[in-house]
Amino acid sequence: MNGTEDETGSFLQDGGKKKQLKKESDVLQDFMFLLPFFWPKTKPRLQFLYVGVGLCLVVDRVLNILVPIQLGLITNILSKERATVPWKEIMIFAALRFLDSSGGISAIRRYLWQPLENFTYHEISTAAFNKIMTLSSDFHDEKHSGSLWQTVSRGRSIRHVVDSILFQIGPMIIDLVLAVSVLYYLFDAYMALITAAVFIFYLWSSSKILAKQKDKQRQLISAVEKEYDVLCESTSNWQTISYFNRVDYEKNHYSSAVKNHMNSSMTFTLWSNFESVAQSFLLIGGLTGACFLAAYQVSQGYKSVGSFVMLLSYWAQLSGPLRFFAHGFCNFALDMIDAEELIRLLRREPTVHDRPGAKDLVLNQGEIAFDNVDFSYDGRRTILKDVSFHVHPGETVALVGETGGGKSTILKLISRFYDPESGNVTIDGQDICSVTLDSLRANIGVVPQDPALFHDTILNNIKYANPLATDEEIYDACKAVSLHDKFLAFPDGYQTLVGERGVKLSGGELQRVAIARAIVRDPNIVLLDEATSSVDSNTEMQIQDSLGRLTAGRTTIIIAHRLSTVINADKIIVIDAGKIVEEGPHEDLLKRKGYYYRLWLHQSSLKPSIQSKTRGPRSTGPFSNEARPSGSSPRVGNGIDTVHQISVESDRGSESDDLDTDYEEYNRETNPITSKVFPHIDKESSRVSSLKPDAPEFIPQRLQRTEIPSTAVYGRNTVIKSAKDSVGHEHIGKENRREHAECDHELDANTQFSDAHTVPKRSNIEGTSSTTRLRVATVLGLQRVSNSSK
Ligand SMILES: Nc1ncnc2c1ncn2[C@@H]1O[C@H](COP(=O)(O)OP(=O)(O)OP(=O)(O)O)[C@@H](O)[C@H]1O
Repeated sequence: MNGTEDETGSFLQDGGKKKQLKKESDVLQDFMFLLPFFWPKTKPRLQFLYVGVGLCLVVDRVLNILVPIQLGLITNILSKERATVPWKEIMIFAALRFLDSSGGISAIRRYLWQPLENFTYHEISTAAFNKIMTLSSDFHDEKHSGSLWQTVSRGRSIRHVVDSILFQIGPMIIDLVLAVSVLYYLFDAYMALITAAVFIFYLWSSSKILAKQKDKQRQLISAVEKEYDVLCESTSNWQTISYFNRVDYEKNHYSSAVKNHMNSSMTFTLWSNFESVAQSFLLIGGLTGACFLAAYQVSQGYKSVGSFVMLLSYWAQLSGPLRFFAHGFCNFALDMIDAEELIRLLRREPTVHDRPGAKDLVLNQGEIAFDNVDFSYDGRRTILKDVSFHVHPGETVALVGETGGGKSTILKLISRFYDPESGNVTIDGQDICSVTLDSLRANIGVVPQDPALFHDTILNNIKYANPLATDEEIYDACKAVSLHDKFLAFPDGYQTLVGERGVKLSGGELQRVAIARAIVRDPNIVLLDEATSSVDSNTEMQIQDSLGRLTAGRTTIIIAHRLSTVINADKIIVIDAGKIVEEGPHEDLLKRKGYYYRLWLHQSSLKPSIQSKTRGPRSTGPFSNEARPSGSSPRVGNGIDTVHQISVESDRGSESDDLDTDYEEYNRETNPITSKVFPHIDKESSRVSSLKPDAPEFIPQRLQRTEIPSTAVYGRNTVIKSAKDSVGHEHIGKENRREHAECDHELDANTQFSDAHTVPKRSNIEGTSSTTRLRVATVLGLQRVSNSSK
């Protein structure tokens, strides 16, 4: 190196060398990291097998020398002037050849090796799986399933690493040293030199080609992963693809991924072939040189013909393994590349784990507290800011607020899917970060926003929550969520396979299965994340009792967008952009006229009662004594009663006047354009169910035509004595419009409390009735449905 001329070049070269060295040391480190997967530390029987394999390898090496020597012997005997048939030598040659063949010592070695390979496969597969299972949410949020499966399956090829070292690289090094020595002994130093030179040059060229191949292998791996990702993404999102009519796009997408894979594969194969050509060329060149030398010595009478034959045989014997040797190196390097991702995965540590000295959670009463909790998923965007609140034992607390505000994140922190960046989450005074994850999660039952099931039977899916649950308990849980009869009506009943992630069940059924799971689990703390958002109003009413039973006496946190479903919560916490902006009971929050009040107004604005200028008699919730399913608990939903919204709205009395006025103002502020330009559209379009404010109202025509029972009790202080339905209309919109004009007279303003339990717990509003036509229509519809379902 011309250091003075080319300082930069020197520096770069040195840098390059360092990089190269670092890479090699990385490979070594990786290999050392993987060693425990190969060595059966606690299994002496398997260790003994390693010894057996080692012995086979030694015998193999010896045979590699003996076979050509024996052939040389036979040739020498035959080349004598009065040659006899060398029976004995031939028999020995045949025996040696047999032992040296794939059916001889190799077969014994393979037999001994198989359990060792299985051991490694088992160790690596389970280590990878266990690691994936123990890694935290941050990993699972980021992971690409297709690539991950590929990583694990490719990484398993690491078991061939030892195979390469033990059966290709190691033996061949011994073979080469022996070959040079034997040839030196049988011929001379020149022959030994030629052989050594060929071998060294062969290995050097292989390593050069291999370096190129590594890059190609990485490209190939990434192309295969890409193909897999597209395959997994497209097949698992088939429905979305179909909805958006993007099947052709996906076909092309996949096709180009496959083409890319094939191109990378071609390039890789090209380099492999180039390696083979170069190596064959070298070997044949070396053999030719050795042959000339040997032939010369034989012709000069220095060596016997047998020596020449032995040389040919020896070269033939060596060239095969020599190729394998190069391949062994190549395979080793490529296997290590394959294993790079797996090693990264295995080295990754979960961000949420049991801390040293973590104790089991001791659950006394189930008090949950957040103290100044800050949280960010990625360290860049703060999701929760200084969140502090207390949930007293047995209380039901509702988290409400704008979507994306951080409500579900709070539940994730309680289940310790993530740890807070600062602040503490405690349960019964114990910081959940210092208790064991198992004991924490064993006490928590979650009904997630988007429940997913295993591709298994309904029964097994519910049993998954509690493997000790009896079939009877599962049936009871399903009865509680109004699914039992439905499941029995399925051709395969509870043995019905639910499809991948439960795709064969409807959204509402899925949610109810999730609730059934929670019931079967019987947890001490219940977290409900929009647990009934996909359930229709009627079913929701039916399962409120079950939710009530699930949450009764247990600390419960419930997330809801429909405020009407949580007005009876002990406390409502309003979250906006990661901060708690208000908290307190429903009425208190309404009185404050703050964020919650506006939210309530907004949702109420979606209800026709507020738009109605003509007020009818007051109505309360549709659960009457008659309408309530038998055996239902009077206070439903542990104070969370979907149907109370009707009661509250209707019971608001004079307050609703304020709300109406406020709504008008609010609507003008929030929707200035629609409220000015399309006042009628604005009001019409916001006509939706009072039970599901976020869903358009739908009152089946047949229900509108049906006679309403003369005395139907809908709530504590409302009795609808006679409610003849209006004439059926062609369209729901039309029906809704007409209801304004038709329903008022059908309601009797003389109301009475028939069921104290359906009154909102904190409703302090008494007195005059105020019921709107559409709400009544809804109530009538619900009543009809529940009557008909009885
Ligand atoms: N795994 C994640 N990684 C990064 N950001 C996330 C992750 N999960 C949620 N977020 C972000 O955190 C914010 C709060 O999400 P979160 O699910 O807690 O909101 P939410 O109030 O429950 O919303 P919604 O009512 O729509 O369910 C959102 O802006 C969301 O984009």
